[in-house]
Amino acid sequence: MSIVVENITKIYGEQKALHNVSFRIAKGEIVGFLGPNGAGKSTMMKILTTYLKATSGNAVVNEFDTTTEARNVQKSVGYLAEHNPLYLDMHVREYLAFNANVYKTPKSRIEEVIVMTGLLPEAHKKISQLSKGFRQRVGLANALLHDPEVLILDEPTTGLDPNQLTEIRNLITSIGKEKTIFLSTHIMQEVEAICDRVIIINKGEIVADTTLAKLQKDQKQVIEIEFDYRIEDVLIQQIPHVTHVVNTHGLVYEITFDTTKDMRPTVFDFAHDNDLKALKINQKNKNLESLFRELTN
Ligand SMILES: Nc1ncnc2c1ncn2[C@@H]1O[C@H](COP(=O)(O)OP(=O)(O)OP(=O)(O)O)[C@@H](O)[C@H]1O
Repeated sequence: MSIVVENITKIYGEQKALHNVSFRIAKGEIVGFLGPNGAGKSTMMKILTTYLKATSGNAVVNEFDTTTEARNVQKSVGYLAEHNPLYLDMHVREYLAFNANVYKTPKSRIEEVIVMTGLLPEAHKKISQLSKGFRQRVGLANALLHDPEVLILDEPTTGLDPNQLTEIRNLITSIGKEKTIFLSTHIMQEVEAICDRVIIINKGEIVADTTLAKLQKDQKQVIEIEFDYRIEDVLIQQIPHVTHVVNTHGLVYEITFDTTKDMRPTVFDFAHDNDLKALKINQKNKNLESLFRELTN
């Protein structure tokens, strides 16, 4: 097991941030830690990285206890903190060299992580000159410097534009082929795009722990489609297997089907037969969304 958390409780003064939290993450898994603001995600991650001590309970990372073997835990974990604090006045290589020195990492590793995270074209610049997406890459490169077994990423894509978001998600997915990744987010699509499994936390307690494959298998299918002009819901309801139609905004409709067979071709045929054009089509995992709403509302 890469991470074992048993009955962790964390109390800040009067504020209970975590209550009897337990979960296990196997080597090589990419697990999303999903929860609304203030649910306790960062607190849990800080305990796993030894930045914080739990009030009670045990947390073990890469077989090392976070309280009694903190140094070994730190060697096993690469951490990208929320808001990715960086020294903006440093150049990229200078910053990585500074941290490599702290970790006693060989200098050759700096170029390796630069290439691995796609930083090469920007590596000669000052960090302050980089876009947010490239700053995240610097944060990830830094987390990878000492070649840790486990990566803990606290909201790694917050504040990125859609292109940067896709790039960083792809990067995390490719890193995840070799490492265990535990990443927090409050964005469901993030979990769907990157993770094998999701752990949902609300008000300091774990409320769900399930694989994406299981959610997908159980699910009713939802297709979001934008047409080029408005159409009556009743017409859409004539498509086979439709159980529910909502005009969410403008010309965008969310159509729910009671089948897992991919209904996108049928929806395209429907558009064609009704002289409509499909401007955008998107298959959504309704189950994660409804599970999240149900459990965290
Ligand atoms: N140092 C602290 N002192 C007191 N309370 C704290 C401290 N840090 C966090 N909290 C409280 O603990 C709870 C959990 O906070 P935490 O930052 O772990 O949540 P989060 O899920 O990471 O939220 P977000 O998504 O907003 O980052 C919140 O109620 C927060 O206000």
